[in-house]
Amino acid sequence: MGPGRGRTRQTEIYLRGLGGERPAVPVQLADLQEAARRTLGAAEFAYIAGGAGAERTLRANLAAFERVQLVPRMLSGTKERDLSVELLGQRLASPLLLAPIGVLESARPEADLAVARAAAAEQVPFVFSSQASVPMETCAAAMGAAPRWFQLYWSSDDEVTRSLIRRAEACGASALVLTLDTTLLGWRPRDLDLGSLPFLRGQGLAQYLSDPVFRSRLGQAMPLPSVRPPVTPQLLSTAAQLRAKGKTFGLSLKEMQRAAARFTATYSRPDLGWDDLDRLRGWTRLPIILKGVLHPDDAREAARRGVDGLIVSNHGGRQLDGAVASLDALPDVVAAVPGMPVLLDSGVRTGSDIAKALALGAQAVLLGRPYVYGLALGGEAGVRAVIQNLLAEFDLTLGLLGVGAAREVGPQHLR
Ligand SMILES: Cc1cc2nc3c(=O)[nH]c(=O)nc-3n(C[C@H](O)[C@H](O)[C@H](O)COP(=O)(O)O)c2cc1C
Ligand SMILES: O=C(O)C(=O)c1ccccc1
Repeated sequence: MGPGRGRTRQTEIYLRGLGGERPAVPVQLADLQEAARRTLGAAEFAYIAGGAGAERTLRANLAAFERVQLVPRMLSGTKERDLSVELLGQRLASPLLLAPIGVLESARPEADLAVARAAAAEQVPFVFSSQASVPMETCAAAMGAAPRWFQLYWSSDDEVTRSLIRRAEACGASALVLTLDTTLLGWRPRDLDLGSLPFLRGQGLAQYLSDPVFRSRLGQAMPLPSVRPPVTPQLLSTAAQLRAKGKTFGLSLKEMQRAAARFTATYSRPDLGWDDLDRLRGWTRLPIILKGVLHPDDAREAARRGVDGLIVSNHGGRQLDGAVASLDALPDVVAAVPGMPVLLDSGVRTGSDIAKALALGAQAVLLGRPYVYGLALGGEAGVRAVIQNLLAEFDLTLGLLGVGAAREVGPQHLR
């Protein structure tokens, strides 16, 4: 892809600035996060920004990127950069995807729908979360032919799991991401101290509330908020207003807590094992990607089981506190599964971070919290601005490294 074609260049952003135009969202990461903090309620910000335990892994993810050092090459004679990469037989416009993020209504009522539109406009694949606030069908319909994947939490009810997979296929998802690190929800002190877990208040349930199998098998026992599909942004903002008044879809606190306990017992299966993967293989022809792999032996087992790809991730430091930083875990995982696509998330914040992950063997990266801050600040336009800034910086990084294409970044660019 040549300069300026379908993507924002760093020069364009500078030129806007020289014309006196301020960026739609802060370019500096700390300012982006701080602006989002001021916009959001305390509980919402805590949930999005927070990590597990003492947040050691949350910090380690960032520290790992601080330590890796790039070594640029001079006089490479390259002029144009090709950001595209090949992944699972598909061509991605750049080695960037939007990570699955649950409960996006905690950032803004349009939630997943605004992110879907931004992702489509910027040609960045969006991984729909199982814990989304807008049903996948609504997001898919807003994306045209733009690429989307589906992230699965394996429900304790296999029929619910299979129904979600069928819907993802029907929605045009081109891969299934099975998240392995959240079969139990992490210990989240910020949420605990605020007495607030957004999803326990009935948020982030749109995939389930819109699922016929979930409703018929588990709906009665739950008791479910009385939301009928399609869950529209309007409906969500009504729900937000209700919650602000201390009512949750007309349910009392006790009823809501019972529903929440039931939900946590349902959304995932803590006893998921390797043999379950063989069954999953039989349920879908979509490529299966495991998210949350950090140990090379798990990577090797995944390869033996016919898995198509891995995402090296610690869930953005939200699950096992003390877990190894994703970037530190990456090289051993890559070495363990030659030829298998390995992606990375957790701590990607800048264009040069993308280059570091590629240099250490990742095929692509997923962006987490920064796009949620963009969503909080500016809805669809805010998400687009975050993506544009990141990709413009990545493009510039390639130029300064002296490479003409994203796929050429390798260990030769590391100290
Ligand atoms: C608020 C929030 C909600 C998340 N929800 C999900 C989810 O529903 N499914 C999932 O697989 N990962 C989820 N994640 C993890 C992200 O997919 C990703 O691994 C993580 O955000 C990457 O770290 P980063 O935020 O430091 O970039 C969530 C992360 C955040 C911050
Ligand atoms: O908060 C999270 O990180 C997450 O993945 C999740 C898990 C279950 C319900 C909602 C979000």
